[in-house]
Amino acid sequence: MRIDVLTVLPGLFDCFLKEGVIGKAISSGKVEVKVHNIRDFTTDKHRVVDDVPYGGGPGMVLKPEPIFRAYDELTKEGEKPYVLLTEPWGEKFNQEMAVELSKKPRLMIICGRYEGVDERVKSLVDREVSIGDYVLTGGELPAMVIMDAVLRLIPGVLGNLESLRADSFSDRGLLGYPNYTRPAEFRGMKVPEVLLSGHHKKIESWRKEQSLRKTLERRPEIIENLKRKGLLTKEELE
Ligand SMILES: Nc1cc(-c2ccc3ccn(Cc4ccc(CN5CCCCC5)cc4)c3c2)n[nH]1
Repeated sequence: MRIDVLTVLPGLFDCFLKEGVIGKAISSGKVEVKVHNIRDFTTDKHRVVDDVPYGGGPGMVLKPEPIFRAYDELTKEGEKPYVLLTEPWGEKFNQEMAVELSKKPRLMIICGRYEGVDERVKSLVDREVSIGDYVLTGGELPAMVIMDAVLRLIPGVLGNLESLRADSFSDRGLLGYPNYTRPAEFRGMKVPEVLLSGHHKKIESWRKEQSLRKTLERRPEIIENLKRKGLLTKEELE
C-alpha cells in the first residue's frame, strides 16, 4: 500500500513514521508513506497556504490552489488514490472502516489546519473522516490514527504476531480480553487460574467470554450491531 499525506506541518509525522511497527513496515518496504508539505506546492514568494474566510469569521482557511497542485502532481502517474479528508464532523472512523481502507492499493490523506480547507478541496475527496466528537487543532493526529489502524492490518506488518492474533475480536469491534504476564501474583492480585493451565481450548473460550462480556457491559450497541449482521456465532450468543 502507498499513502500520500498532504499537510502544512510535515514534522508532526517524523516520529510516527520512524518508530514501532509502523516504522518497521516502512523501512522494510512493506508499505510506502510519503508526507508532502503543502507549502512546497505554492508558487508565490511567500509560499502562502492560507487566507481569510470569505464572509468573515475567525481564523484562516487553507487555500485550494496548493492542495490541487499537490494532488495533480502526485496523481500524474500510477493508480488514483482513495482520498480522505480528516474533519471534526466527518464519518466516524472505526475498525470496519480501517479494514475497508486497508484493502485500497493507494490512499491520500489531506490534513486540514487553521479553520479547515476551502470547500472546493472536497471535490477531490472520497471520504471525510472524523476520529471522534471533539475538535483538535488540525487533521494530522487524525491522519496518524487512521494510518496506524489501517497499516497494522496490512499482511506482514504485524509480523508473526499476525497469525496468532485473535483479531476476529477487534476486527468485529469487540473489546479486548484481559492481558496478564509474570508474576503470577502481584500485590495480592492473582492471574486467573485458567491462564496458567496451559489448556489452550479453555483459555481461548475464557478470552472470548471475557471479550463478549466486557463488550456487552460497556458497548452493548456493538453486540446488537454484530447480531444484526449475523457476525456472532451461536455459541457466542449463548
Ligand atoms: N476528529 C477530529 C478531526 C479534527 C480536525 C480535523 C481537521 C482539522 C482542520 C482544522 N481543524 C481545527 C478546527 C476545526 C473546526 C473548527 C471550527 N470552525 C467553526 C467555523 C467554521 C470553520 C470551522 C476550528 C478548528 C481540524 C480538526 N478534530 N477532531
